[in-house]
Amino acid sequence: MQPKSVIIILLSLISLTFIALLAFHQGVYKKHVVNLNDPALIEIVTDASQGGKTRAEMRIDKQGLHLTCQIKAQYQWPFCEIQIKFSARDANGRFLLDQGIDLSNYTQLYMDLAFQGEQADRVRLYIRNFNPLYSNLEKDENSFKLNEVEFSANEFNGGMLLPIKDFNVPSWWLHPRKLPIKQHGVELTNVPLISFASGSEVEEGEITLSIKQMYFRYNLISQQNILFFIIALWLSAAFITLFMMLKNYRLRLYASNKVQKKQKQILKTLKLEKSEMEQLAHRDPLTGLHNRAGISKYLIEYEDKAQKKGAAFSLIFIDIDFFKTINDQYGHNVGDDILVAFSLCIERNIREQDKLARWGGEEFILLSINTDITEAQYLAEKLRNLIAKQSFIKKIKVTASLGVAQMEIGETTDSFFERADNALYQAKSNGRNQVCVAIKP
Ligand SMILES: Nc1nc2c(ncn2[C@@H]2O[C@H](COP(=O)(O)OP(=O)(O)OP(=O)(O)O)[C@@H](O)[C@H]2O)c(=O)[nH]1
Repeated sequence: MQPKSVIIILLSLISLTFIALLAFHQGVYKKHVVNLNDPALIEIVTDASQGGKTRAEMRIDKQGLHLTCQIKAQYQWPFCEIQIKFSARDANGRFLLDQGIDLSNYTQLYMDLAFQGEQADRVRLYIRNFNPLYSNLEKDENSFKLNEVEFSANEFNGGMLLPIKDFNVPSWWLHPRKLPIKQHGVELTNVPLISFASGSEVEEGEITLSIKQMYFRYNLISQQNILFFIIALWLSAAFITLFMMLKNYRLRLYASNKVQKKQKQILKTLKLEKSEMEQLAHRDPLTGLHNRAGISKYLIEYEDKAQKKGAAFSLIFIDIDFFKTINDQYGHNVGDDILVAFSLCIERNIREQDKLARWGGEEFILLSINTDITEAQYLAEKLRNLIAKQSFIKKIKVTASLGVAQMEIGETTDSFFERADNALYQAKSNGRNQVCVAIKP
């Protein structure tokens, strides 16, 4: 992995963790804001509907919704109430009170309230819920479940959260309905309206309730999930980093193996080339025999054996007779072919330790270890005979002259070669197609 990518990944991880920690501390909320600005959604209800004399009016301004009530003790339980509708409306704009909104996920209610009046600031808040199990709007237009809470309004001055679990369903609502126990709890699955009402012990006089702001909210991501996210994030990062490192390592290993393999191949090719070069340098290209450089190692080896161990070491100079005539008569190519056939003829008739080399032109030398002068003379004669009997290409017959010498103890190579060469010269001078033995030094 590149250092630049590592820095980018680390910065992203740190940023994500920072955001997650902020969310952990502040929370990530979904809100449902209650619309307090639309008079069409708001309705006032007082005990006048029950024969009382309480009057109320509302006002909407930038500060919010204000309900002012003139409470009159005419009715046994005087009250005034402001309803805020949530439900859908039909084509004529009438509220469909059986089609409210689902607030069951919301856990808190934020309210910013103010209360004015010469009496206790008690207020009741009802969240009404429609459920066909207990609601029948045709029989009773108030057959909603009442989720109720009563509190001091000024406690919420400046804004405060109220947990939804603080609501309860009053027993006077539950009692006549005889609902099964599991339906006794607070229910916000289908809320068509909420309402603020004067407190249960309201007295005669003027009271004003101002609702400045109001919303329901719940935490979209729990703190537990955020912690899980942070741990999972760093664990995944560690896992991915380990995986990438391993992959990188394997790639590098693969690359180095490949380089090593290639190097081995190059080395092998070089070795092959070297041996080919050596071959070229030590072999005569026409006959494939050792050349002067190629035979030198055997010469050193055999000299050593002769001088230090007393082994018999003989040398035979072989020269084709009148080779110029063949070239002149048949052409250089035929001459070449005869040189090849001539060298093959000798090679096939000597022992492994006898080393044949092309000394130059139509001249050859044969190094023969463990061979004294008598044996060498015999060998030379045998070869001369074979050559003379053999027909080469185009039935051409050639003869050869041979000079033989055995290395003496303490003799130099130059002297040894000179003696053999002189013997060859002697053979040529004597009429060719013969073997001459060198004179002892
Ligand atoms: N075809 C061919 N001819 C070669 C090669 N090397 C040397 N020759 C020829 O061999 C001939 C040697 O001639 P000379 O040195 O006069 O010897 P010669 O004709 O064999 O006579 P003597 O050795 O005296 O019997 C020359 O014509 C060279 O050109 C070769 O590789 N191929």
